[in-house]
Amino acid sequence: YSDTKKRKFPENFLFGAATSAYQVEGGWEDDGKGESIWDRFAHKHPEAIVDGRNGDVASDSYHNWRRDVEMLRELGVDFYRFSISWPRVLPNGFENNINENGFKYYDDLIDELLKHSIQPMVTLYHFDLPQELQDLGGWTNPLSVNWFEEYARIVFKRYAEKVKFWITINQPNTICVEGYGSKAMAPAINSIDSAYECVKNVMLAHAKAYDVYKKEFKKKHEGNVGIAIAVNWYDPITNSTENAEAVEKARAFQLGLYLDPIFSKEGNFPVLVRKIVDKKSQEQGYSTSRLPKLSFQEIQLLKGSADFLGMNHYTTFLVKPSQQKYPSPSFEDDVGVEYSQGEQWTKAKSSWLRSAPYGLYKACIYLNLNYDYPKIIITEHGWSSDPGLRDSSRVDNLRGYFGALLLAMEDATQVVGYTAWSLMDNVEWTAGTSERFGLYEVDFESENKTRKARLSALVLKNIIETREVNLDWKPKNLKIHITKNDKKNNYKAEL
Ligand SMILES: CCCCCCCCCCCCC/C=C/[C@@H](O)[C@@H](N)CO[C@@H]1O[C@H](CO)[C@@H](O)[C@H](O)[C@H]1O
Repeated sequence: YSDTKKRKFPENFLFGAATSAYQVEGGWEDDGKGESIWDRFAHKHPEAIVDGRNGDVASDSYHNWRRDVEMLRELGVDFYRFSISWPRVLPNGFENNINENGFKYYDDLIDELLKHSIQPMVTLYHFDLPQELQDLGGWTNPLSVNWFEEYARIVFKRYAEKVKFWITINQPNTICVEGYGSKAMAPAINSIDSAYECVKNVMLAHAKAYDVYKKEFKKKHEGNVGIAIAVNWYDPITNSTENAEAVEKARAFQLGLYLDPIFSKEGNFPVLVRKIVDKKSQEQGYSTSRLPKLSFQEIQLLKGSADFLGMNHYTTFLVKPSQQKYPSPSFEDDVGVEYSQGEQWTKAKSSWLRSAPYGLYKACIYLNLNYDYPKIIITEHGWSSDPGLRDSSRVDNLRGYFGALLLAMEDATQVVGYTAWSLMDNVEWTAGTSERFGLYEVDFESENKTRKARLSALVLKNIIETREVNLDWKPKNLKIHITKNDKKNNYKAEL
């Protein structure tokens, strides 16, 4: 990707931008919305949110959705990935209590998108479980699989006619390892046993929803259903045997645990993960493994349960065996590795984020070789910065990763679309608004949460229009306008 060959995105390649409900909507208790686990967590632990700005108002997309669609038109994207807030539409999580007022928000948003030929790509679950379901154990309750299935069916029924791209669940690893295995994300349960229960249930919930769509909606509506998985790249810090073994474990626990059940030939959780957790559980005095087993039927249900892989890719980690003793039992202890990042890689605002475009290329090749060239949509990639419109670090990051992506596509990776995270600045979970991910800056102090295009928005627009990455291109100023784009009329939902 650092050679001088000019590569172009094909005309049918889809570009989009993404957000999620809790991070942008606000209106946390408007019009009958129920409480989510993030509402509860942020209200109970305000000290956990870096700058105190939580999702109560966020970017106020609940009121600013028309402006959001205008921004998407300015960018010239083909699709908008957003999530539906489960507690906004089913306030207590269950199918017997549907909040029509909540649905109205998404009716309007979807209609406005379609009016302007922008395809909605809907995520059913992006971290904001109804609190009432959490009170019943949340994702550790095996019934959560049925709760999600019922919720998914209701949403499919309502929007199957209009929505052709669906993502069931965003980042099971974040939901389970960070939300149940640590205190980093809501519901902050901090128990490794519950984290693995969560992994099993979340994966099955995805597979059930996929199955519902396939059996009840696919024939008539011909949409595509996938799952978004965090596929950052893991490389050995040096090429020693110990580091090679360490990286194999990191990949098995961070990637394989979520990819293998759906995309591998054998199905099931990776053998290496099962072996390690089974053995450690025994040593720790458990009578059964902390990693729940999948039955034959469950393995079959999961296998192949995605029309595409939603790849969320941000960065690369360098891996070596852990030099320290982690608390036991814990996820860190199970994996037994340490992570770092290249000192020379440009640093973003987020502590975990550095720019290493080669990692995207390698991750793609890894997916091709291990999962037989799956259809991929990059469902998230982005960069965090300080506030400010001249975000040259985001521009460099975007161009660098596009270079790597184009090379991966030349080398047969089946990537059909790219989604920028994020359309606009939003609540970055516990980081509040201290880390800005937006192509558009949001003035959180202003009453209307005014949005302004950053330099990166103009650069992305130019790439979408020209289909190529021109490192020398600069806009005359930061004004952005809607350009008529007839190409979008040729849009096809088939992958
Ligand atoms: C100085 C050395 C640093 C080493 C760092 C330690 C490494 C620990 C390894 C695991 C840490 C994982 C951190 C990565 C997380 C991202 O994959 C994750 N945040 C992506 O989530 C999506 O990203 C958006 C931006 O964070 C977020 O807003 C969106 O909602 C998520 O879907």
